[in-house]
Amino acid sequence: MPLNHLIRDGDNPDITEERQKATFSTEELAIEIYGEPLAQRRREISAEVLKRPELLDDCPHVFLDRTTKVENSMKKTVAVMEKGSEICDFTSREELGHLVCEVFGDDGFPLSIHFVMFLPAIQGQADDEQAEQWIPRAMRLEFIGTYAQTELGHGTNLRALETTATYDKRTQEFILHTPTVSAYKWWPGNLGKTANYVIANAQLYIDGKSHGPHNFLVQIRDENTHQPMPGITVGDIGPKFGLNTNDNGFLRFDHVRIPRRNMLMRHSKVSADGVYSPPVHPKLSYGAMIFVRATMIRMLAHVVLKAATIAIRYSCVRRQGEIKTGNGEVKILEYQTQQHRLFTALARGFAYRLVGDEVKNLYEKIAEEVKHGNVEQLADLHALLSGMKSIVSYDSGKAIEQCRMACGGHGYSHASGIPEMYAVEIAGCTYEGENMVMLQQQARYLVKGIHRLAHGEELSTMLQYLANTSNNKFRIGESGVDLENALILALEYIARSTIERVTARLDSLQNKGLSAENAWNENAVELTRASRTHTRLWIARCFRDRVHRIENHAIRSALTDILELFLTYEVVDMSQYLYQGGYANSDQVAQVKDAMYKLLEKIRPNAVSYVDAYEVSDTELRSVLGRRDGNVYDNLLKWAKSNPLNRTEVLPAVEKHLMPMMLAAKSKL
Ligand SMILES: CCCCC/C=C\C/C=C\C/C=C\C/C=C\C/C=C\CCCCC(=O)SCCNC(=O)CCNC(=O)[C@H](O)C(C)(C)COP(=O)(O)OP(=O)(O)OC[C@H]1O[C@@H](n2cnc3c(N)ncnc32)[C@H](O)[C@@H]1OP(=O)(O)O
Ligand SMILES: Cc1cc2nc3c(=O)[nH]c(=O)nc-3n(C[C@H](O)[C@H](O)[C@H](O)COP(=O)(O)OP(=O)(O)OC[C@H]3O[C@@H](n4cnc5c(N)ncnc54)[C@H](O)[C@@H]3O)c2cc1C
Repeated sequence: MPLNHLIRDGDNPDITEERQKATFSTEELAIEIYGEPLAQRRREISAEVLKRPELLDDCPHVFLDRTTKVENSMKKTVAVMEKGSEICDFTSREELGHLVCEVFGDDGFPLSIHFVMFLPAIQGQADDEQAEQWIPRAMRLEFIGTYAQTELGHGTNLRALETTATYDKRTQEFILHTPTVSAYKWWPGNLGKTANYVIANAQLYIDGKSHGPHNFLVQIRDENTHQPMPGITVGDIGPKFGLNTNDNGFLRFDHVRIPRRNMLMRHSKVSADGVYSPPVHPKLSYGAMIFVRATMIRMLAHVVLKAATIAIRYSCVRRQGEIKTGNGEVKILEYQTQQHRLFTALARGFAYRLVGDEVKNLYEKIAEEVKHGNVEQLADLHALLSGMKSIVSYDSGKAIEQCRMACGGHGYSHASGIPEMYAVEIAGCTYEGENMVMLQQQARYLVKGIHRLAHGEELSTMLQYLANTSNNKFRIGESGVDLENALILALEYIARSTIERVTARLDSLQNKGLSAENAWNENAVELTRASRTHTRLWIARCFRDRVHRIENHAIRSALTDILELFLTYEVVDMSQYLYQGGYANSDQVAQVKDAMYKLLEKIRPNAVSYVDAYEVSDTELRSVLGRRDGNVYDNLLKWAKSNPLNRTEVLPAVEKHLMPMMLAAKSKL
């Protein structure tokens, strides 16, 4: 029997029974996911956090108003900064990231954009002298920064941003100005009440000539009093769908002067006498966005795996209905519909998490090259990340919502933890580039790929499958072709045929005289579909390669089941494309579905162990339904009783309003 280190006394017997059925060691799978030292360090950090009340919530934060949420997160930030280095290695992003998740959960915290965008923007875009001046102070948290790019009137179309930075040669300063209401900066995280510095994206003007958007470091609040600096208007934009612990803000500059050296000058430069030197690539000032797009894949996958943890554990302690009359109520996870909802969410979560590691590594490699002036792979990276952020944010959102619904009524309660997870995760469809826009960024690259192929030019590795025209018939069930290969080839066909079809349509419309822009807009929906199919293929191949590299036999076998479920689900989801061009027939698609249903059965005994192995502590999960011990009902009752509305038997508002009304109604009798 494999070691399952999560079996403990006092747990709900229904969940203990699940853990006893595991065919692999959860500890070994955790090591495969996180790596040997980190898996252990995560557990140690979680245990340390539990010992320190100053890092824990006094009550579920969903019971609190926004002001209290923000205050609590600020208080805990100070505790983390004071004592955090005793708990984790502050130089390790992974350890620090885990500590942040434990202490703050998903809903935001005062330093999120400081660490996720402000610092990376300086690291990537400041020249060496500027980096030396700003990074150590920012790391010591002498000040808190954010990234102020989006405006009230424009978020997507960066070329239309209205904030100006006009160079004044006489004083060697830039003058930051917000010329209209629509030019107010709007949305930057932690801008509302926390940050005292921003990286502001503004149109650079020298001698009346515009040079496009550039990044400038601007102090917006006094370092001692925290009062807005002269010429600055700043505040919080108000409650949102989620992320309400984060003070997203607005900002206006009224002719604010900053020194020339506050423009980030690694790539573009302005000399003292006002001579502009352009960057080696026009989009290098977008570097912080590229960083977040690369990083957010794992963040989003993490949320899916948390939601799957909750819903799968709960589905093993919730009994409702009978499959065979008279045999007693079953765990709801026995229903095939439940397995289909939850195991496919689990498979997407694992796929995105492991592929997210690969994306991060690729990003780091290319970012290093870019830092040294080599921008050869930037277009490939931009296209890949544009597709990845879109597919992963959207499909993760769907998976999380399925997890929530799979918990029935209790999934709708904040006690499940899933509504907040959904609200936070789904923001990823919007931030860092609205999905429809980003899918079209990638589509440009795909269309170019087809044109290059037609001209006999070389294709990047990512696009080489476009040349494989001999892959024109579904080979599922053929001897010598295993399921995985047949499915990957099917995904290649889906992507290739979709991209070819939309490119042919674009070309034909243009040949008939339509402008390139109008032809594009007439095909925009199909272009986003092409982009989707290409990205899903890329994820599938990357996930397959990752699983094939696993050396531990039991773990490779466990993740192969997840991989195959992922592949069958993706193919079934896009099966309509297989019929186009006669690649597959309905019997073959039925074979894929059968394989998928068999995989659900195969995965069922290990379901709890897969999510246990992902090792999210109860502190981080913040979910009554997803508790590791499975003791849900008693704790749901406790949770409801602790709700502030229950502090008094008779609510003062009832006394004040409803009672007089009812008494008056009675007195009229
Ligand atoms: C206590 C201790 C703490 C420790 C902390 C440690 C860890 C932290 C852990 C956890 C964090 C916890 C919580 C955080 C939680 C949630 C929040 C997280 C993050 C939220 C941040 C959100 C921030 C933002 O949203 S910032 C704003 C983002 N804005 C956008 O993305 C705008 C989108 N628009 C664009 O990108 C562009 O305008 C565009 C749509 C791409 C068009 O650009 P344009 O200039 O018009 O270019 P055009 O279309 O003409 O294309 C020309 C050409 O350029 C190519 N191109 C475009 N962009 C790029 C690029 N970036 N790189 C390279 N090339 C690019 C394009 O493809 C074209 O090429 P070609 O001509 O076709 O060849
Ligand atoms: C939670 C959250 C945190 C954020 N944090 C920050 C931050 O820290 N700093 C910051 O600067 N910004 C931040 N933002 C702003 C965010 O980056 C923008 O909201 C995002 O880039 C989308 O831009 P938009 O709001 O202008 O949407 P719009 O562009 O107005 O989109 C509205 C609709 O128009 C469509 N559309 C727009 N242009 C096109 C096009 N060319 N082709 C086809 N369709 C199009 C979109 O697809 C969408 O359906 C944040 C936003 C959120 C929600």
